[in-house]
This record gives sequence, structure tokens and C-alpha cells, in this order.
Amino acid sequence: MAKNESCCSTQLIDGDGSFNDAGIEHFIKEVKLAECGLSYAVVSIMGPQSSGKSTLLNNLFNTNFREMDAFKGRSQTTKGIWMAKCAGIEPCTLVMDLEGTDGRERGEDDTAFEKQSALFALAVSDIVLINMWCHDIGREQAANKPLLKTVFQVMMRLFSPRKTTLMFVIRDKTRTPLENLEPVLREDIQKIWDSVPKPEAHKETPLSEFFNVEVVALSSFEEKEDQFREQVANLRQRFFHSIAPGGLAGDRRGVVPASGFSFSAQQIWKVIKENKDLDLPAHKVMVATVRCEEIANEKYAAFTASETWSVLEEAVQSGPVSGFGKKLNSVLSTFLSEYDAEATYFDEGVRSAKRKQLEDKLLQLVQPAYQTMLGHLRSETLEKFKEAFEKALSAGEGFSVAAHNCTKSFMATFDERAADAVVELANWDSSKVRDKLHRDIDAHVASVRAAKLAELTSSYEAKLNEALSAPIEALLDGANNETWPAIRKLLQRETASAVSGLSSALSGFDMDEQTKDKMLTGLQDYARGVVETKTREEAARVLIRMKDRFSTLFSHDSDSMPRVWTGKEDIRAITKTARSASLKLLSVMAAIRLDDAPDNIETTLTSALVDTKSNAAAVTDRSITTYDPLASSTWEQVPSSKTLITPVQCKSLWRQFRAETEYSVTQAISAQEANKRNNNWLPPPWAIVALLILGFNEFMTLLRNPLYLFVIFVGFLVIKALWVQLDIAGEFRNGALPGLLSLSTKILPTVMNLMRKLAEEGQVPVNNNPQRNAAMASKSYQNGSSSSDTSSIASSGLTSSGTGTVYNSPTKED
Ligand SMILES: Nc1nc2c(ncn2[C@@H]2O[C@H](COP(=O)(O)OP(=O)(O)OP(=O)(O)O)[C@@H](O)[C@H]2O)c(=O)[nH]1
Repeated sequence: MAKNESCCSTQLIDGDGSFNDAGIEHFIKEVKLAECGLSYAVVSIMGPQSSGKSTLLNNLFNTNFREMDAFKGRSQTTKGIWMAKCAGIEPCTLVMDLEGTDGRERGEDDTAFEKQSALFALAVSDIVLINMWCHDIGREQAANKPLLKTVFQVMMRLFSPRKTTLMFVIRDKTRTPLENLEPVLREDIQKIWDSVPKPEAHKETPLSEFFNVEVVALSSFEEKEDQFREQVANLRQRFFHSIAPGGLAGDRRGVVPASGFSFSAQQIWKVIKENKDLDLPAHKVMVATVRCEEIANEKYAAFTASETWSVLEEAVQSGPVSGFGKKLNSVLSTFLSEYDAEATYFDEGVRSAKRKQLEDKLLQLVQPAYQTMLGHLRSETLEKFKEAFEKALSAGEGFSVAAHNCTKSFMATFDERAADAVVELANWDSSKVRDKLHRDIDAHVASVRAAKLAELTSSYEAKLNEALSAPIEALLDGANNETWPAIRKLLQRETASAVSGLSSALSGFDMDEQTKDKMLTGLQDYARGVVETKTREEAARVLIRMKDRFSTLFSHDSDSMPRVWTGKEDIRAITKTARSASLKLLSVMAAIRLDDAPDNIETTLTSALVDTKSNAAAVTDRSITTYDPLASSTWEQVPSSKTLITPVQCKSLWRQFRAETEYSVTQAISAQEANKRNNNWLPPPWAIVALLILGFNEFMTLLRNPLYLFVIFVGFLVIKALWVQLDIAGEFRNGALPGLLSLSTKILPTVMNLMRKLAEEGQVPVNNNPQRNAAMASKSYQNGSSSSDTSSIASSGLTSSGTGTVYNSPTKED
């Protein structure tokens, strides 16, 4: 028979006992075993070498195992273990062709592989076909007896094995009916079972507990092929739906899910080769563990590579993704469902544990994205809150109401959006992020509140500053007895107005009374502070103000007109009045009197600085026992915090003030005296009138005779020349007598000089020498001008003295 290898048969384990990992993987994929779940069966065949096993399988399952060529003699064709898929049998049935026993090739003593392959077949298969010659039944030296012994022995090494169907296929059946043969065979089997040494636990265990024994007989394939084929066809029917209850492979307890078959077979073979005991239940768990882990890893890898997740993960980096939770839940459940589907037939405990691990891994993978999502929601909600809060405040909503409403509304928005991002599987707690958002909102509200309160306070402070500064300056400028009462009144009025304004503005802030009172008190203190600062500023300039006041009162009359020192004014009285007023200013500015407490500053200052009697006494009595009320750095009844100018400073200021105003007084006195002198120079008015009346006739005569007029004119010129030459005005400046004496000595030489000059002039003809004329004219002009200048200086001096006006401008004084 032709030896061929179809795509559906592969060598599972070679003759040397090596497991063909790649081959079986390929085979499993080709026959699509992984999709079968638990719906598959495995059939093995054991038997002596060249007993027609391959021939039977190929006929029974339409496989193409290698068969021996009948014409070449009986030699081993099947080495190791081969596997193929039964064609046309449902459910998927795999069949394994085992290397024949009693092989001449391995020798009599080499039964190791035989035992190993028998154990492997028992561990992996649902149904084990034991191929035997009919003539061996009842024979002591039957070829399959050692094989059966091996089977039963190795069976003991499987812990809690499933019930395997042992189907004895009697080949080349004789005319003896099966009914007669089967009891003999079963007796043989029982004998072998009994003879096999068993562990204590299974000493009394019947064969039927481990095996379901079936017996079939087939005619010779070589001699009665038609019958053989017919019987094989009938036998084939028994393999249909073999996994159904009562079927040939009805015991499904130990079955490994199809997707784990390859790994399971590999591991079983490994254990067998290591000559270890094979704990099938533990093996099943191990296979489940490995396979479930593999499936979980596959699903995890598939999830990470999935487009849905990649898109979602990328999108969430740049901002919140709407329907985040829904999308993530959907993709997670897709991959978990796939895991469930693939791992469904594995041990439940293992499967669940691995699923949990997969879930954890997946959740661990997606958690950063979820946290990012929550982070976006938190920051976006916070930003929107800020905007809405600002808008609400701009719209005039009360601070506390706006804060409460906005907080409530935006926390609800966050909750809603966080719910949208929830990953059902994880049930992660978003409360920490929520708390953080709440804290951020509260912090923002607190900072806005602090800023608004500061803004309010500073606006009212600015108002107070504006309302108090200028009026206080004006009040202090006109310092009098009413200054401090007026300042107190102003302070009270403006403070009350500011406090009421701030109080009503604060009503929207929902603050406790204590804080509110503190703020209002702070504003009141600020107002007092403004007054105090302003008065301190003004006090620092008290000397200038005193001089101003002195200057104003001293240089201006009661109508505020500049005073002209005509000589009639009582400079002493004016000076006293002006100094008293300046002292008043000093006393007003000496202390802050916001509390209406009585003090004796003014009295002390007046008595110490202005009171002439006491002053004079002090001046005359220079004894060391004299008490100076200003020799102190504090005022009686005035605390030092309220003192602006100490008594000692007052004294020093007053001294400076007096020194700096002294000049004005001296000037005024000089001006007054000069004025008096100027007024004495002219004749009395009555004399001028008498002159005019009595001299009228002479004046008229002169007008009628031009010669007189000419003589008078010449006389005037002569007198004028003498006046200039002799400087008569200058001579009389020191009194009449010294002037006359000086003139009497100077007059004769001067007249002589004048005459000589006139004589010199007369010697030169007029118009003869134009140059000389011009020079003379020029000299004459210069003389005239000089005299004119002198007269103008004199006149100016007169005018200056005559007016007697002294403008004591403050700047000049200062
Ligand atoms: N007498 C007899 N010979 C058979 C029967 N079936 C097959 N043979 C012959 O037995 C020989 C061995 O057949 P195989 O099917 O190769 O036997 P095998 O058990 O698979 O052999 P190994 O794989 O080498 O162990 C072949 O020459 C077959 O023609 C049968 O039913 N009766």
C-alpha cells in the first residue's frame, strides 16, 4: 500500500521521543481544533507491530497513515506517534496511531517507549483501540498480554483518571461467534487487571471504574476485504457523536479545551518523559492556567493595539472626550468577552482568576487616561466657574449668593461629567478629584473675596482721603478756636458716611458680625489716621504758615489791601496782632485734638511767648529760679502720641519766627519814618495856597513882559547850574546848618569857575568852529542829562521815600 503523508496527518512524537511542537501547532491550526472548545474526541490505537493498525484507522476514519507494503514483508512502518483528523466525523475527532509493541527494531528489553506511549495515549485519549489477533484470545502467550499489562500499570500512575473506553478490536475473526469469544477475552483482561500491582487505595477497585471495555471483531482485511469494509463502516457509526452522554467518549470530566490540547499533550509528554507521576486534575489546572494566561495576554495585547483605545487615549491627552466612559466600557467589554469566549472551557477557578488579572491589567492601563480625563474635567470646570462667577458679580449679584449658586451649579456639572467618564468595570472613586475641585473653587472664591474686600476698603479709604485731606488743610490754614471742633465734625460726618457705605456694601458678603465690625473699625481708624497724618504734615510746615499769617496780617489792612506805612499806623499794635494770630496757629497745630479733651496749650504759649508783662518780667529777671513753662517735651493733659509740636519745639519755632519777622517790622518802621521826613520837606498846604494868591500879580507881570521872562529863565539856568555843581540837595541831607556852612565855603569858588567857563565860551565866535560847537553841545547835553539823572535819582529817592510802601512778600521774608 502506498505510503503518503497528507496535510491532515502529522508526527506528534518521533521515534526518539521528541515532541513535535511546531508540527502539532500547525496541525491544530489546520484542522481548526481551537474553535472546537470541548466538542472534540481523541482516539488512539495500540497493538502489536504490523497488526494492521494503520490499515484499520485509514479505513475507519478515512485517514492516510502510512501502512506497510504487504509485499515487502512485516517490518515496522509506524515510528513514534502520529496524529490525524478523522474525516467526516462529527464532532471533530483526532486519531493517534502509536508505534507497534513487541517491535523487533527496539529489542526485547526496550519497553520504555512502549510504556511511555501507552501512558500518553491513556492520558490524552477518550477512546483507546487495542488491536489484537483473534487467535491470541485465550492464549497464554498472546502478543497483546504484555501490552495490556502495561496499560493497566500505567493507568495506576494517573491520579483520578477519567473513564477511558478500551475498545478491543479483534482482527481476522474466525468462525467462532463474538458472543463466545468476548467472555474469554474479558476473562483474560480481568486476569491481567487482577495481576497488576495496585496502590493501596485501588487494591479493590474494579476494572470498570477505570475502563469502559468494548469488544468488536473484524474479518480479515486481506482475505475478506468486503466483509472487513462493511464491518468497519458499521464500527465507524459508533464514532459519530461519541461525546454525547452514553457515547464512546461519554466521560468528559478530564477533557482539556481544544485550544489547550497542543499545550496539554506537550506537557503530558514532558512529564512522562521525566518519569514523573501524572496528576491529571493538577495538569488540567496547569493547562488552564497557562492557556488562560495566554489568552489574557493575547487580549491585552489586542486591546493595546486596538484603534478604538489608541484614538481614545490620544484624544484624552488634548482635552475631555465626551462619552469617555461609554467608549472605554464598550472597548473593554469587547476584549473581556473575547477572553471569556476563548477561556470558557478551562477550569473555572483559573479562568476567573486570570480574567480578574486581565481586568486589573487593562484597568491599570486605562487608569492614567481616566485620571487625565478627570483632570481635564476639573480644570475646565474650574475655569468655567471662574468665568461664571465673574459674570455673576459683574451683573451685581451679591457675593455670597453668587459664590453659593456658582459653586453648586459647577459642582453638579462636574458630577454629571464625571459620571459620563465612569469606567463601570473599575468603579474608580472620583471623590478625590471632586474634593480638589471644591477646594480650588473655595480658594478662588476666597481670593476673589479678599480682593473685592480689599478693593472696597481701599475705595472707601480713597474717598475718605479725598473728603478729609483738602478740607483739613484749609481748616488748619485758617487755624482758630473753631478749627478742631470743625475737624472733629468733618471727621465724624465723613467717617459715618464711609462706614455706612462700606457696611451696606459688606452686606452681600455674608460675613460674621465680628469681622464686619473689625473692618468698619479699621475704616474709622483709617479716617483718624488721615486726619493725624494730614495734621502732622501741616505741623511740619507751621513756621511757614506762621510767617505767612504774620505777613498777611502785618502787610495788609482790614480790607486786605496792601498797607502803606504813612506814619499814622501803630506798628506795635499791628505787630502784636499779627504775632498773636501766628501764635494761635502754632497753638492749634501743637496737638491733635480729635477727642475734644481740654488742654492749656494756647494759654501756656500765650503766657510764655506773647504776654508782654510776663515776658518782660522774664527778660528782666534772669534768675535761675524763673519757671519756663515751655521747657518740656510734653504738654500737660496731652499724650505724646497726640503731640505734634512739643513745648520746646514751640519755643524754638517762636524764636525763629520772631527773628525772621523782625526784618519786616524794621522795614515798616524805616518806611514810616522816611515817609514822615518826606512829608516835612514840602510847605504846609495853607502856605502853598497863600503863595498862589499873593503872587498872582507878579506872575501876570512876568507873562506880559518877555524880557523879564528871559531874565528869569537865565536866572533859573544859573541857579540850576549852581544847584548841580554844589549838590545842594546832598549838602542838606545831613541837616540845614551843616549844609549852609558847607555851601558858604563852596559857593565863591564855584561861581568863579562858572564865570570863567562862560568867559571861555564867549571868546570863540559862534558857528566858527562847527566841531567845537558840536563838542560843546555834546558836553552841554551830557551835563544836562547828568543833572537830569541826578534829579531823577533824587526824585526817585524822594518817590521811594515818599511812597513809603513796603511790600513784605512772604518769599522775600522766607
Ligand atoms: N491478516 C491480516 N493482515 C492484515 C489485515 N489488515 C492489514 N493486514 C496486513 O498487515 C500488514 C501490516 O499492516 P499495517 O496496517 O501497516 O500494520 P501496522 O500495525 O500499522 O504496522 P506497524 O505500523 O508497523 O506497527 C499489511 O501488509 C497489511 O496488508 C488483516 O485484517 N488481516
